[in-house]
This record gives sequence, structure tokens and C-alpha cells, in this order.
Amino acid sequence: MEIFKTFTFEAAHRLPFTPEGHKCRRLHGHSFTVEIHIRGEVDPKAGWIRDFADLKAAFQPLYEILDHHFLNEVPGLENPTSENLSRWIWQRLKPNLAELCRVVVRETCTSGCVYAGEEDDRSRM
Ligand SMILES: Nc1nc2c(c(=O)[nH]1)N=C([C@H](O)[C@H](O)COP(=O)(O)OP(=O)(O)OP(=O)(O)O)CN2
Ligand SMILES: [Zn+2]
Repeated sequence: MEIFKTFTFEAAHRLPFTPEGHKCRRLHGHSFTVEIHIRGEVDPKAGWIRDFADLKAAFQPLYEILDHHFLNEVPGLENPTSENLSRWIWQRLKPNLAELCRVVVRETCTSGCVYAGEEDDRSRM
């Protein structure tokens, strides 16, 4: 079974490698949403895989780094596309959240990225 928790943060970014004149080359901002998904067995006594509060606690340090910041200035996010942001979040959560199975980043209501770890990277090679 899989559970998730959704977070929202506000941040500015620009995409420096887009062509000259591309709208996303200019500084702009989004209300980003991030879904953190974990997969595991339901503990029969607790009735849950893990407390949602654990997901909140795991994401909190990253929220502090991202919320109301200029993402291009965050180490590792110099090119803050949805793809790079979802991988950046995964790499920081996975060491302490072994059950992590998916990170979903939404930049807008209609645009985002789903990242499921290194197997996602390998399947694109
Ligand atoms: N593959 C990606 N493409 C784009 C990314 C990205 O991270 N990965 N990012 C952007 C921009 O950041 C842009 O702000 C969001 O893109 P877009 O969906 O084009 O935004 P709009 O709200 O303007 O889209 P419409 O639905 O066309 O109004 C661009 N591309
Ligand atoms: Zn953008």
C-alpha cells in the first residue's frame, strides 16, 4: 500500500538554460506543491504504514530551505526544473526514509514531475 502527504511552498526561480526569449528564463515564482509517497505494509495494530506526521517531519528541513527562497541559489538547484527539484528532494529524503517510493512536484496546476528514484533515471537511458 502507498500513502502520501502534500506540502506547498512559495519560491522564485528562473531556468537559465532555456533559449533566449523563453518565458521561464525570466525570474518568476510559483506556489509549488510536493507530494511525498511511501510504500509499505500496514502495521496490523497501528492500522497504518507510518504516521503522516513522520512524513511532515522528514520534509520540514527541506521546506525551510525551499520556502520563500530563490531556488537557483540553493546548492544543487542551480537549474531548478521540476525534474531537478524532484530528484533533489528524493536524494535528501531517501537516506532517512527508506520506504520513499515517489516524489511528485507540481509547479502549476497543469505542470509537474513524478520521480521514483534511480530506476526512473535508468529507464530513460
Ligand atoms: N520539462 C519541464 N518543462 C518546463 C519546466 C520544467 O521544470 N520542466 N518549467 C517551466 C517553467 O518553470 C514554467 O513556469 C512552468 O511551465 P508551463 O507549464 O509552461 O507554465 P504555464 O503556466 O505558463 O503553462 P500554460 O498551461 O501553458 O499556461 C517550463 N517548462
Ligand atoms: Zn517556473
